[in-house]
Amino acid sequence: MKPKVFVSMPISQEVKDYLMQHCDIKVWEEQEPIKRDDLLREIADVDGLLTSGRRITENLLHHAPKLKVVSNKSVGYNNFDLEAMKKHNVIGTNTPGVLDETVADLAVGLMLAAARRISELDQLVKSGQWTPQSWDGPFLGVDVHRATLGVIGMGRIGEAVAKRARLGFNMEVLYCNRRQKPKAEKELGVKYADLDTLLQQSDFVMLLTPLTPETEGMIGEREFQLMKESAIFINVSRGQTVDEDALIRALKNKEIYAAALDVFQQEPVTKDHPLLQMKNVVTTPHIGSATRKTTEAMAMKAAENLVAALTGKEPENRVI
Ligand SMILES: NC(=O)c1ccc[n+]([C@@H]2O[C@H](COP(=O)([O-])OP(=O)(O)OC[C@H]3O[C@@H](n4cnc5c(N)ncnc54)[C@H](O)[C@@H]3O)[C@@H](O)[C@H]2O)c1
Ligand SMILES: O=C(O)[C@H](O)CO
Repeated sequence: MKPKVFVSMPISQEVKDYLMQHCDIKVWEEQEPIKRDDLLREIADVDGLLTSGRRITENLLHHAPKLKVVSNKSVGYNNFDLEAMKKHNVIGTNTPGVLDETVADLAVGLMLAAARRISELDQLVKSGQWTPQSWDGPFLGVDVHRATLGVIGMGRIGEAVAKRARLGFNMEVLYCNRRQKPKAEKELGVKYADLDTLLQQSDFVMLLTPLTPETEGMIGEREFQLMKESAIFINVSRGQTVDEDALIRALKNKEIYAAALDVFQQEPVTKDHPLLQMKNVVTTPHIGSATRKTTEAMAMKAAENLVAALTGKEPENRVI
């Protein structure tokens, strides 16, 4: 008998066809995310779950006594309660690598948008407020080329961003990471710096670490105070890596110049959130990897990991 699998979000026919060769599948076809109660009901007798970042908690695992594998369609796996999964003997996998270039494109896009005030000025033009001689004063931004970019978390995506910054924009790139990376230094010309030096010297500070107990709230009041008053802060990691109240204060008190955020502490962020009221904050709705081609590659990778684990093979991207 084929293993039973629940897929908690819509997937393409190609990924379904691949999964159906090996598993008996049921797919949540609605665009609206599946509600927790429905998810718990659907996984009651499955062997595998393919999900896009749903929280895997002790409570959820209690509702799925046969569950052997959770395959995440994302590289970040902070949605996994690793202790609980270990206790319940559940394998967890993620989808690294296939999304690096796509996420790096967005990260650079956010940096450009904040520096050149693209969303603010787009709104201005659309609301008929374009005054003559826009290039003489009110619409001025800051240069990205030849500026200094500080990357916190020089992993796969960090390196893809650094490549763009070095080759495309002739930027100086400082990085801070859990370990120094001599190969990246040689090949990309990036320079290692401790966190405080990076914060003090960078024109753009970009956060690209995973969310872990160590990185939770790693950028807070002290870190914003170390940044230049002209600094632009970009977060493409997870909302919880930043103390949002401290970010709001830093922007209000003009301790930094602007911010560009793809991620928030609470997602979706609510309309009345203070960060959304600020002209110098550019936002996107957690769409770093969201292109058609990349989302498809992530889904296929997640499906392959799931099938491998359910058929007794070692999945390529096992994280627990
Ligand atoms: N916004 C999005 O849509 C989106 C898309 C993809 C990934 N992400 C986030 O980006 C993260 C990074 O992805 P990746 O594939 O580059 O991962 P990766 O593991 O290749 O890189 C992460 C890097 O962060 C470093 N790091 C960890 N803790 C650190 C700390 N305390 N200080 C400094 N550096 C630290 C690690 O050494 C590693 O080099 C993901 O975990 C995810 O949270 C977001
Ligand atoms: O970690 C990832 O892959 C992205 O944030 C999508 O969830």
